[in-house]
Amino acid sequence: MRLHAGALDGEARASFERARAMPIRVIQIGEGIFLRGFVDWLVHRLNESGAFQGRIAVVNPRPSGTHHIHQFQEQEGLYTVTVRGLQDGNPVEHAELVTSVARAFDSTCEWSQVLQLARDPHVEIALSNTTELGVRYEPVPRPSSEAPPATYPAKLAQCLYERYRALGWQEAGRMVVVPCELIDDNGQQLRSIVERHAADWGLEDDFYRWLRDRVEFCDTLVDRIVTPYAGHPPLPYEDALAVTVEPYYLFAIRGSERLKALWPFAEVGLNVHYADDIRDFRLQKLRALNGTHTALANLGLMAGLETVLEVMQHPTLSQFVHQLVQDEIVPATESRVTRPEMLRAFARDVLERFQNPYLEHKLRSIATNAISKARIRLVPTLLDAVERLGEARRLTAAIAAVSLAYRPGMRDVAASDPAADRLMSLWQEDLEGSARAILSDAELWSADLTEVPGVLDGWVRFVATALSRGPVEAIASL
Ligand SMILES: NC(=O)c1ccc[n+]([C@@H]2O[C@H](COP(=O)([O-])OP(=O)(O)OC[C@H]3O[C@@H](n4cnc5c(N)ncnc54)[C@H](O)[C@@H]3O)[C@@H](O)[C@H]2O)c1
Ligand SMILES: O=P(O)(O)OC[C@@H](O)[C@@H](O)[C@H](O)[C@H](O)CO
Repeated sequence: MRLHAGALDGEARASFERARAMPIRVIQIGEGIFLRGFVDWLVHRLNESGAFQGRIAVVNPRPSGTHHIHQFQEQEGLYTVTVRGLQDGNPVEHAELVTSVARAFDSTCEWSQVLQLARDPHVEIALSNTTELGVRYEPVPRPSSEAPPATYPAKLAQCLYERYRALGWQEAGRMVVVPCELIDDNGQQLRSIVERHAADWGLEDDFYRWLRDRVEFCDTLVDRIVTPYAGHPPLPYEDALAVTVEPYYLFAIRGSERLKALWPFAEVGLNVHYADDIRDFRLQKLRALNGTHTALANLGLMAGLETVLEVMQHPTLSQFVHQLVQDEIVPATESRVTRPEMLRAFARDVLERFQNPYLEHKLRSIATNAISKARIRLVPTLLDAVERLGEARRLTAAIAAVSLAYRPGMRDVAASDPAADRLMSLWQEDLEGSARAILSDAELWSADLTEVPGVLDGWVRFVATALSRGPVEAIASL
C-alpha cells in the first residue's frame, strides 16, 4: 500500500491533522534527498514542538525532478525519515513520518502557482538545495509568468520581483533566503546573482533597494549524511520518498535575528547554531569530512569496495583514513580555525560517523566530480600540511588516487567530472612525465603541485606501486 494520509492512524494521523491546519510559510527550491532528510525534517520537528507552525511548498528546480514532485503529490506531501546509526555507542534505529511538506509544484507546468505563493504574505522563507552547480550566473531573458527561467537564481529573482510588486515595502513583504548549497558564502553569492538578473532584466532601482532592505540572504553550512532508504527498518507502507539519515546533524546559519525568531531550533533542543561567523564550521567540515570522503572514495573504488563502511572495515584502508585525518588533516587545519579543540572533536566524530554500521553510503556517489572536489576539499589542506609538517604523504596519495581514477583504462572507477577529459589527456607513457603534466596543471588543482615539496616524488611512488602491486599495497607502503 502506498503512503497517503488515509493510511495513517494513531499519532501519525494526529501529526498530519495538526500540520494540515498550518499555512505554507516556506517555498523550497529542490526536491532532493538531502532537504528531505535535513531541513524538512527539522521544520517537522519544530512544528511538532509548536515553535513554527508553518509548512513547506516544494518546487523542482529542473525538469528532471518532476517525478519526485509527482511522488510528493501522490503521497500528500508525506514521507519517512529513518534514522540509523550509533549514538553514544548505542544503536539507534527509528522511523519518523515527516508532515512538514504541504504541497509540491512542478515548475515546468505549475510555475504560475509558484509565483502566486511568492506573492503570499504568509510565505516568509525561501529554502534551497540545488547542488553547488545550481548557484551560478547564466544570462537568461526576462521571464514570463507562464514558464520558469532555466536556472535557480533566476527563478528566485523572478519570485522576489513578484513579491515586491505584490507586497512592496509593507512589513509583510519581508523574506529570508536560506540556501543550503555547499559553497562559500552561499547566501551572499546568491544575492549577487539575483541582483545581476535584476540588472539584466532592467528592473527598477526601487526593487534593488527593496532587495537590500527587505530580503535577507543567510550564509549557511549544513552537515548530515543522507542516503536513499534501503529497506531498514521495514515500513508498513510503500514510500517512494523515504530517506535514511545518520543520527548526527548540524546546521550553522550566519546572522539573521529574523530567521532565529522564525525558526528557534536551538530553543527546542535541535542542533542548529546561529552565529556571526560560521567559517570554522565550514572549514572543518569541508576538510575533515568531505575531503576525507573524496580520498577514501577513490581509493576504495580502486580496491573494489562499494561503501564507506567497507573502507572503514578494511584493515589497511581504515588505518589510512584514521592517519589521514589525525596526522595530516587536523594538524594542517588547526592554525586556520579559532577553536582547534572543536576541530579535533569534530574529526573524532567524523571517524565514528564513517563507521556507522547501518548506512549504505555508496563510494560511487561520493566520487562524483572527484577532481573538482579534490581541488577544493583536499588541495588547500595539502598545501597547509606541507607547510606545517614538512610533508603530507597521505594527502599526496589522495591526490594520486584521484589522478589514477582518471587514467585512460580506469573507466569503471572514474566518476563523471567536468575536468575528466582534461586529466585523462595529461597521462603519458612514462610516469614521471605524467606526474609533471598532471600536477603542474593549475586548472585542475588551482595550484602548481610540482612546486610543493615532496608531492611529485610521493605521487610517482604511490602511482608506480599502485600500478604494479595494487592500491592496497600502495597504501600499505606509505
Ligand atoms: N546527501 C547528503 O548526504 C548531503 C549532505 C550534505 C550536503 N549535500 C549536498 O547536496 C547536494 C546533493 O543533493 P542531494 O543529496 O539532495 O541529491 P539529489 O540528487 O537527491 O538532489 C539534488 C537536487 O539538486 C538539483 N540540481 C542538480 N543540479 C542542478 C543544477 N545544475 N541546477 C539546479 N538544480 C540542480 C536536482 O534537481 C535536485 O533537486 C550536493 O551538492 C551535496 O554537497 C548532500
Ligand atoms: O554530496 P557531495 O557529492 O558534495 O559530497 C559527498 C559527501 O562528502 C557529502 O554528501 C557528505 O556526506 C555530506 O556533506 C555530509 O554532510
